[in-house]
Amino acid sequence: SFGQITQTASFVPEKVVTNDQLAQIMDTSDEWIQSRTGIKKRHIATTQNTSDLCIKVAETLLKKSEYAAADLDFIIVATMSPDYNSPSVACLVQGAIGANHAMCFDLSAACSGFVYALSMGDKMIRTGSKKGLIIGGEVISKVLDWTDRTTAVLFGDGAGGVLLEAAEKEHITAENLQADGTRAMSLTSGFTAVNNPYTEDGTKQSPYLSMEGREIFDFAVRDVVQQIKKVMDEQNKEIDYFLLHQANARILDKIAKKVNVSRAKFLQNMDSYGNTSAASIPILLDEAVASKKIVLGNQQNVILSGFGGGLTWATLSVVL
Ligand SMILES: O=C(O)C1CCN(c2ccc(-c3cc(CO)ccc3Cl)cn2)CC1
Repeated sequence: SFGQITQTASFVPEKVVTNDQLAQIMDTSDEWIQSRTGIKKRHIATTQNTSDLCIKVAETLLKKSEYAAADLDFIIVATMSPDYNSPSVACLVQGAIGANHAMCFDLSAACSGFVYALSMGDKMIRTGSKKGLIIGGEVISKVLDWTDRTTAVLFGDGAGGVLLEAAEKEHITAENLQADGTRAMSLTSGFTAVNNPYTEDGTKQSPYLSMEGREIFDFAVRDVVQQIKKVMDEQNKEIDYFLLHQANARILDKIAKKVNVSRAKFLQNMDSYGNTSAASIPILLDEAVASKKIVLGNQQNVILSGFGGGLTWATLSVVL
């Protein structure tokens, strides 16, 4: 069997923070943020942690399907902002919905996480599993340095996911998952220092998100374009929509130009959510399904592409 996406869902915390509201607590402006990133507002958690957002997504996926939680074989959560290192967010979701037959783990690949996790879920089904949840969820707001206007304005909180089920035909028809650890320090978050009665003075890195914006921007436009082109050449079929990580609208402009595809095919919603890291692609997919741009089961060809910390970048060609 092969993995097929049969349901989508998403959930964002209720509180909306506009660019103007950010301008009241730090030295920035709506004009700067919108012109440089395309972001107008973002949802920020006030009480809910990453597992709470992911549980909402899991509950909606089950409600939309005809399955009970006990029918699920696996739950994979892609996140760079888990509630705990252990237990995994996936286990917290499993316990909350009662999916007692599901194996569970979190996957850490930053903004490529959902694409990596979808590929791993497909492997689970190709080797005998029947159905599972693939969720991208983040409360990035808790790892941000809110005194750093160059990063605090870019991100938002949210979760999205899919139900992946066994199908006769192949739906993930091409993939390319890459990483480059030599550029790992360009985008870091959540450092925990060695500390015990025997430690000597070591490097004290910030636990907050830190990003070399220019380097990541250039990486996205160069390496990601190369990967998308490679997958497109392998597929050699008309792509209906490109669902890329929602980091920055200017980057989508540049990538669309470089792969020589109409910008209209590059779906976009960072205007309303900011950069939700591993959640950005599944939220975008769920909105495309809700607006009927995408109809599951209609054989539409999409490219999913995530890129970010690690550095990681991953592209799948999917028939929906
Ligand atoms: O125009 C400017 O001065 C700045 C220039 C720098 N910008 C950036 C740079 C990188 C990212 C980014 C972040 C992640 C992390 O999820 C992943 C992928 C990307 Cl491409 C987002 N924005 C903002 C506007």
